[in-house]
Amino acid sequence: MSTVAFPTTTIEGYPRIGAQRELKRALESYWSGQIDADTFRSTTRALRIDTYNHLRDLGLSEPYAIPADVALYDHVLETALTVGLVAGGTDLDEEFALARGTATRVPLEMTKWFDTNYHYLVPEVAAGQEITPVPDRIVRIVEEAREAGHQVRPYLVGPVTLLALSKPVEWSLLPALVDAYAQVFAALRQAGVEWVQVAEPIVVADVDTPDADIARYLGEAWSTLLGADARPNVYLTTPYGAADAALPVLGELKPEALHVDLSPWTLQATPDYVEQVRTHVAPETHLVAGLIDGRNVWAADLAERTEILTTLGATSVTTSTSLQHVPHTLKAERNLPVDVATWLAFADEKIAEALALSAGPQDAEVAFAASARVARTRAESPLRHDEAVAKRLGTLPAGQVQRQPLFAERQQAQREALNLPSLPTTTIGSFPQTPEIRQARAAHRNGTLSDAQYKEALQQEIKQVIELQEEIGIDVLVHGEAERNDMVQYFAELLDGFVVTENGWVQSYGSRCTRPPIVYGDVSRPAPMTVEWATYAQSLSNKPVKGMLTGPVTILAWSFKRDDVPLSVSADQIGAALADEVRDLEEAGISIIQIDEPALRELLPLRAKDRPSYLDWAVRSFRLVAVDAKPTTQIHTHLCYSEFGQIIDAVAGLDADVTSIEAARSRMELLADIDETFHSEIGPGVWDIHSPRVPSVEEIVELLQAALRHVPAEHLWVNPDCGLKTRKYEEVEPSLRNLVAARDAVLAQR
Ligand code: MET
Ligand SMILES: [Zn+2]
Repeated sequence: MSTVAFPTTTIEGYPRIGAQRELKRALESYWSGQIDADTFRSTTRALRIDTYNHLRDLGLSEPYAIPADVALYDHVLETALTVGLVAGGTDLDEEFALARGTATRVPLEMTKWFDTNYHYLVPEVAAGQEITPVPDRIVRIVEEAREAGHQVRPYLVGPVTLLALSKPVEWSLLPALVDAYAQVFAALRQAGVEWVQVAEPIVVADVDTPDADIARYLGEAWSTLLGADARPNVYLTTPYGAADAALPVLGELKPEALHVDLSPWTLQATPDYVEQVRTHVAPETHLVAGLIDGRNVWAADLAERTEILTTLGATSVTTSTSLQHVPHTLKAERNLPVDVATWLAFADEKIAEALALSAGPQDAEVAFAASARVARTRAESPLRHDEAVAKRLGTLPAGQVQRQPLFAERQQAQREALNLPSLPTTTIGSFPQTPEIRQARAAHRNGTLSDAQYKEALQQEIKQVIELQEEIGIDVLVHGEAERNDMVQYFAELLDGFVVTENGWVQSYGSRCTRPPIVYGDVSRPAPMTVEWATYAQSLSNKPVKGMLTGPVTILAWSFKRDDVPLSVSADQIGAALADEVRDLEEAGISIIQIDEPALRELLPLRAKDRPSYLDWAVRSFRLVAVDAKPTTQIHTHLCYSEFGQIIDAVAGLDADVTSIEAARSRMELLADIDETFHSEIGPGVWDIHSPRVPSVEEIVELLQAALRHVPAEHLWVNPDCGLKTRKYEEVEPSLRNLVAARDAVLAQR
């Protein structure tokens, strides 16, 4: 092992997508054949080197201060390929085939990374499988950095976390996997690497494997790995929460350096965590204090953070998590309201905060003074409070709310009012966002397209989408959501209490990015948000057109949240605002309203003890939206992006009339969790829209037959997994035709 000290200031990871979304563009150009593999490789190499240079210029200049968390698509897939848990070698196309599928292959499943809005690819494993590491994947990253003058710290997801996140969870693979990590470590050492960063965030979450077993696997894996001579120093990290039960184990293992997440968020959930860390981390282990919040955008209170640093006696400062969850820099924002802007810190500003914290109040006097000023002005600002909102919320009943009449009676009323065929077909809301729509939006934004012209362009689009659905024979239509840049941002722009950024892109998965809005104060709805588009679409058809809303939990989950009130307060406020929209849609003659909650699972606390109270307020905020809806108004909800088995009772508790839910990638697995308590009608997705593959009629028929083994035909809907906005019409048209044909085939067999 080496003697190079751990840097005094570092970060856990930096946004990989590029300040100008260079990675997104490179990936999409490569996938569409506009650039070849060599150009793709040189472009992405240049992005990595530019990022290292940028980070050094920001002040991360010590050796190993810069983490090389540089996966092209996903860091879990990257580690799985490197250690050989997933076979793929160094082949670019194989990597992308695993991530996205091909005409003949289904991609790996994708799901949420801890309680963030980032999605990782789930390694598919099998007992007794081969595990052949490919150390070259990581060694070449280190070497290319070195050639450019940087000693970067390579990054891997740890073996226990990797297996716990794989499918199925196959602990018998652990010894072979640990051996593979040992080989990768040896290769890094051979390449002259002094520090490697290995993340074991599984210790902050309660998973199916009991805590005691996780602790045992950690002990086994890491005593072997740390026992080897030929390895770099190990920096073991525990982002996304408090390690709780695993902390004593990690402490005893004595890695050379240990990271703990000390974000305000984590310390709120586990107030004695600082004390736990003091007790369990051995003096031989270099403690690295994750004091700068890696996943929210509020500027740190440096004085308050310094107290924790001093209490711990730690000498290295880092972020609580990778900065991949926040935008690059505030410098790219010109339109944020000035007050709110001063309260914020994005990735680059957080690096400055970490450096100031390391330097201390004497050496970083100016930064500490500025931080104190921000803390005071924000605390005193009237912008955060809205008396009218407080009053309205005060009139709502406490506890759970219940729509009347109950489902059975509503179902009857809706059957009579809507008169839909058996196994009704529908889509989830969005249709392809074509280059024309994007151009129109851009032109409208920069003023070259007038409001009237923009409206005209959108109406044109809606008309085409309605005509296409009529022609294909879909039963419940959608307007296509052409007016929405994003299902959360669109609402955030129209609600008070939010600000939106111009350039605050954050990677969601692969090349997909979102621009999360920021909730900074009390939320209310100054005017209707969706009524105009829904009524226009409905005027074009005799079939029902669904009104489309994003639910309160999802709006909150995909935004940066307030840290000055409980999440439940913002959720109630958004729920009340959306209830006004439901009333306006009903008044405009819309009979079906969908309230999307794809993120219900995402905010689920990582610790089981915190879950019931979360689910209570989350379900309440959804119910607030629909509580006064007419019995004949059919309320749909939609969930996707993860497995809902664990929270299926809460999904049932939403009390929607129809629930559409992602199911195609996992081949209808979730239906096993559905029992009589799940009373709503249900549309398990039969087309995986994350992949460009067109599903065949036979394949959809098979999925529908599988669904019918769990769901009575009178309750089953036929729909894709999610909206179609990322797909192309070439894929959408044949897929929807196949979907309708499959439904017809299933009906004909009955
Ligand atoms: N209505 C939305 C859409 O169709 C739902 C998306 S869920 C991520 O795009
Ligand atoms: Zn969805």
